[in-house]
Amino acid sequence: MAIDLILAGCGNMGYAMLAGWVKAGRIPAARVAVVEPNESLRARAQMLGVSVYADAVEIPADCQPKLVIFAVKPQVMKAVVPAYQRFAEMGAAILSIAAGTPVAVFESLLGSDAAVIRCMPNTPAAIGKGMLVLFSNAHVTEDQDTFVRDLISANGAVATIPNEDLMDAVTAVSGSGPAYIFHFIEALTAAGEAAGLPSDVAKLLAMQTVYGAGALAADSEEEPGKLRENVTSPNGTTAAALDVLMGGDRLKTLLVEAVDAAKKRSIELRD
Ligand SMILES: NC(=O)C1=CN([C@@H]2O[C@H](COP(=O)(O)OP(=O)(O)OC[C@H]3O[C@@H](n4cnc5c(N)ncnc54)[C@H](OP(=O)(O)O)[C@@H]3O)[C@@H](O)[C@H]2O)C=CC1
Ligand SMILES: O=C(O)[C@@H]1CCC=N1
Repeated sequence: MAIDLILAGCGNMGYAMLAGWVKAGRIPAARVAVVEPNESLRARAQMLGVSVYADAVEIPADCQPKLVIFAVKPQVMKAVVPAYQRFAEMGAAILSIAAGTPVAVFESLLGSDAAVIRCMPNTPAAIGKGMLVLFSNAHVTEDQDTFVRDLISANGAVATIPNEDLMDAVTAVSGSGPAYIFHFIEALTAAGEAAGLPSDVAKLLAMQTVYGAGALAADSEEEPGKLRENVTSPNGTTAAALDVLMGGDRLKTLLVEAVDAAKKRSIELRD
């Protein structure tokens, strides 16, 4: 069967997205080729029913994909991309999920008229709860845009940014963001233990509270600030805790610093 999509790199993020598409039936597995040098990751991808290759040179000569997706680390991107030039010349759209690497890098490696899309996903994409943010160059056609959106909407919510420079901030908020929340769960678990709870109970309470609060915030028409007030009885327990977190804008200041550090690192990864 013909191949519509080549995925170069099937590690944490590439696999999370691929599993989402195949499980949601957005693309038949038989129409996907994965290139991944790591043998065990190749075997994991193969379990989904896709064709797998250890190197781009092994891709059959008659392959005419609609889309080539790069899900390799930004540090190796420039070395990986040239092997896929023939697909860009055939008119395949190019999509990169890498932090940092600008559209201009793909244009310089593949041709200035290449149709290039940047997409910043996050790992909840594996269960259809991801955030995926797109930026495309002017060569991406409506059909290519529709194909990509149909595919990645299986991974979660899709948004578009009008200016590529915003991608560093996007990466710092939603791309890296799940790690902040996982750390929050770890920290709340540790705080529960310090308050006397058995560790399995502390972990369950922390996890379910983050899950429930996130779902309520997403579901509710109320602003997060109003939802916070709804929990906070005057002079009650929540107010006592929020005095610690919000006093001197403590948590907010910390997050501004953390997001700024991630954004700066994303800008460094442009080179
Ligand atoms: N993890 C995340 O939450 C997110 C990641 N991203 C972006 O996704 C990209 C991938 O990140 P992540 O999945 O975490 O990284 P991983 O290291 O888990 O996955 C990348 C995979 O690409 C493989 N690879 C290396 N060279 C080639 C090649 N020439 N052809 C095909 N595959 C190759 C690597 O193999 P080997 O290890 O053997 O080199 C590795 O298995 C990065 O650019 C990152 O910025 C974006 C948003 C979120
Ligand atoms: O940590 C990173 O660089 C990648 C990009 C966003 C999430 N993970």
